[in-house]
Order: sequence, then structure tokens, then C-alpha cells
Amino acid sequence: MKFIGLDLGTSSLKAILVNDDQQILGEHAVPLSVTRPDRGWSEQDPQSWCDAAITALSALAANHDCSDVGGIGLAGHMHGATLVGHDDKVLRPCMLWNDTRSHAQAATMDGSPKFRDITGNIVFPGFTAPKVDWVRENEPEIFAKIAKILLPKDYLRLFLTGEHVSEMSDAAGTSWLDTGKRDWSDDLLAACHLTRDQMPRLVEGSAESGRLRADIAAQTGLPQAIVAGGAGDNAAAAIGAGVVKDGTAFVSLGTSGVLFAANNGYRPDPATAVHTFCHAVPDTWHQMGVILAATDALEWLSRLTGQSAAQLTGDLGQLQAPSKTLFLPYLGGERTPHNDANMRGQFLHLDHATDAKAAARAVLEGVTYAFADCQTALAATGTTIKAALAMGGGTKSQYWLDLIATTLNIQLHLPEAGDFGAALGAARLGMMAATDAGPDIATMPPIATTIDPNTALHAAFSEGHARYRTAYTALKDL
Ligand SMILES: Nc1ncnc2c1ncn2[C@@H]1O[C@H](COP(=O)(O)OP(=O)(O)O)[C@@H](O)[C@H]1O
Ligand SMILES: O=C(CO)[C@@H](O)[C@H](O)COP(=O)(O)O
Repeated sequence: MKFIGLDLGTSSLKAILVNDDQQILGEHAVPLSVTRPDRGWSEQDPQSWCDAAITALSALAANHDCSDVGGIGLAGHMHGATLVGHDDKVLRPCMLWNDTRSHAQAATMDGSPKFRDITGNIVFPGFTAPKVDWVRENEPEIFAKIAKILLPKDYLRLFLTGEHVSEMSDAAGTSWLDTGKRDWSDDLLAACHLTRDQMPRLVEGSAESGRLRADIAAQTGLPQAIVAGGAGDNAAAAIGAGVVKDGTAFVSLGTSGVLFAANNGYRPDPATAVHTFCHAVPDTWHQMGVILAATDALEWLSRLTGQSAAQLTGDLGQLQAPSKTLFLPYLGGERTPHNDANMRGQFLHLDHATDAKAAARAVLEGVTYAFADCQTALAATGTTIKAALAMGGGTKSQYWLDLIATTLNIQLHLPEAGDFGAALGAARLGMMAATDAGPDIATMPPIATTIDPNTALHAAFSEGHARYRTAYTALKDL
């Protein structure tokens, strides 16, 4: 039997085909774009996810024997509010995870202790509940028509299977889940003028959620395979990386930056701004520090300079001592550790010699200091990270990997298979749903390289991190 993993990333949708030995037989990626109609807004057209999924699935079926595909797993960027009416039609563009327009609504909800008590998390502006509350206040005619609220990959599931289903890991990022009990909280839904009927049915990520619709199967050339619950992209990446057991960790260099640790128990500590969510397999949870702009900060510089991320980060050579130029990557505010939707990005200490290359180095350093902040926040909850797998598009930069290993003083392991994290995790969940395989198939992938911290430079980067923190404190009120 074969399996497909579909990962709806912010910058692209990726699909992979694996066999039952978990070897990757094929892959196809389709780029996606984000629109920013106003300051702090970030939206995508859900139709573009469906079109991309059809393109990617059809390409896999055209180039490989997919007649024995038995399971499909879905992963996707988290927290997005996809609102559909009674006819399952989308009511407005999806407001994404890095859309911070609902900071006032988030602050009001977070002021009521029950949200942190029940969900184990701060109500961040990018989470689903405050965004829907923004719609209630600003677009009441749309709010009145909401029949179901779906997370991005769950809207894709509706398109592929006809089912309204979500799963625990993504549902934990809505601010409506009782994260310890793994069920919707009627109390929190009522506080948001919503009911359980407007929520999708919940399954575990490794359980069946439906089957590929006959018309989609015919259109793409696939069988009517079982579709697993799947996971939010970070929990899926963890399944792909074998980060399930307590103490294992990964760092993700995608549009967002994530420092993720698996836990065998539910250990909420919202005051640290660490996220505590359900993992994608039963009876497991995880914690993560999330920074809103990781490669997104590089993409911003890329648009400004006309040089691609690869050009900006290429030929930086050996790791050098921290630059004097300091970059604060808060282009759209920040989650961990500040929960600050109003802060914006900063460049400090520019001089005549600051060229695009120097700016790129400062961007990589600034995002790395943001990861160091996440490490400190996780440590405050009692979670110490000594080593982590590294994933996401940013891992193509050796300089960045050296910088992160050195600043955080941890070993980074780079998987052999390349950048398949969340898609591989989704495929593994597809395998668990369609066969009798259990969570133990989520092993660590073979490691291509291990990056050790440069101990001679660690102290200098710790000082750089302290300077970065001082800059935030000094500038936030300006
Ligand atoms: N050589 C490189 N150095 C640093 N970043 C890179 C390089 N190549 C690609 N990237 C970044 O990787 C990003 C894509 O990463 P990915 O993990 O797929 O993101 P997402 O899951 O958020 O869509 C691109 O937006 C780009 O900025
Ligand atoms: O908001 C979060 C996690 O809480 C983000 O990690 C999103 O899930 C987007 O992921 P990428 O597109 O950067 O992978």
C-alpha cells in the first residue's frame, strides 16, 4: 500500500507519495501567495488551496503508480479562520495565523481567566477565536451566516471528502478546545456567541476522518483512499521527525519559526507565552515557542533588495562574531515571549557599510535571537532542549544553522530526506489511519549532518541576545 502526505504550508502546498517502508517515491509543490489588504492583516483565498491540492495530487498520480494509495494525511498552517455557510461555500477570505487585526478582541478574551484555564494558552490575536470575534464586530452580516468554522487543512478536507472534521492538534490552536480533555469547550464557545454545531467533529490525527470523494478521485486519478485526521503543520512535522517522546524537539525555519518539544503529559504554562497543544496521536501533548516571522523576515528583505532568500544567505562563509547591526523581526508583532501585536520590526546600528549582505546577516541573527527567546521561555516551563532536528526552507542556509546551534548552544540534526517534515508526518498519519500501524512508526529519520555549536562564539552570541532583549524593552513604547 502507498500513502500521500499533503502539507498546506503558508508559502506552498507540498504533496509526497511514500511506500509502506516510508520511502519517498514522489513529490510535488505548488506555490501559494498571501495578501495583506491592511496593516496587520494576512489572508489567503481557500480556493487556491483546493486548486493547489488538485494540481499536486494529479501530478503525483500522473507520474507514479498510485492505484494502491490507501491513506492520505493532511497537515496545514494553523489557526486560520475559514468560515463557511450552510451551502459549504466560503464566506470571506481566510484570516491566517499571522493576521493580528484582532488584538483587541484577543486581549478582551484573554482578560477572562477561563480561556487560559481551559485551553492552557494565552488567547493570541492570531488564534481562531479572536479573529471570528473580529468578524462578529466588524462584519456582522458574515458572522450571522457562519454554519461551520474550519481550520485551513480542515477546509481542504471538506473539499476532498465532503466531511466537516478537525483533529486535536489543530483544534488546540483555536482557543475553543479544552486541551487537557481533548474536546470542544461549550463554555468557551458560548462566550464567543457560538455553539458546538458550528464546530467540526473531532477525531485523533491518526484516525480516519472520511474518504476521498468519488469525483475528486476521478479528477486526480487516485483511488477513494481513507483520509486521516492529520495535524496542524507543527504537530505533523513532529510526527515526520519522530518527535513524539518526552524530551525530543525540533526547530522549524518556515514562514514562522517554531521551537517544538514533545511532552507525554499536559503541561500548560500560559504566562510564559509558550503554546501547549495536543499532539497528533492520542494521549500526547507538546509545547512550542512560536515566532511570527522567520523566513518571512528574509522574504521581506528579499522583496526590498530584489535578491532571493538563497542569494541573500548564500556565500556568507564561516560563522562570524555577531554583527553590530541588529534586526528585530517583529514585522507583524510577536507571540513568544512577548504576546505583542503592536511591536514592529527594527534595524539598529546601520552605517555606510551596511549593504544587502550585511542586512541579511542581521536578519538571520535577529530571527536566531527570537529562537533564543523561545528557548528561554520553554526553559521557564521546565523544558530544556539540548538537541533538535532542523526543518523548513531556512535549513538550506548552513550559516543560519551554525548561528542557531551556536546561539542556543544545542546540537542540530539535519534529516537526510530533506524538507519533507510536515508532509511526511501527514503521510505517516495516513498510514496509521489506513492500516494497523501505530505511533511507533513515527521514528526519527536518518540524519545527514549534525551541526555542533561553535563554543568559541557562544558567549558573544549570548551577549548579542542580551542586546537584542534590551533593544525590545527600550523600543516597544516608541
Ligand atoms: N537558501 C535559503 N536560505 C534561507 N532561506 C531559504 C532558502 N531557500 C528558501 N528559503 C526560505 O524557505 C521558505 C519556505 O520554507 P517552508 O518551510 O516551505 O515554509 P512554509 O511551510 O511556511 O510555507 C521560503 O519562503 C524562503 O524564504
Ligand atoms: O501559527 C503557527 C503555529 O502556532 C505557525 O507555525 C503556522 O502553523 C504556520 O506555519 P508555517 O507556514 O510557517 O509552517
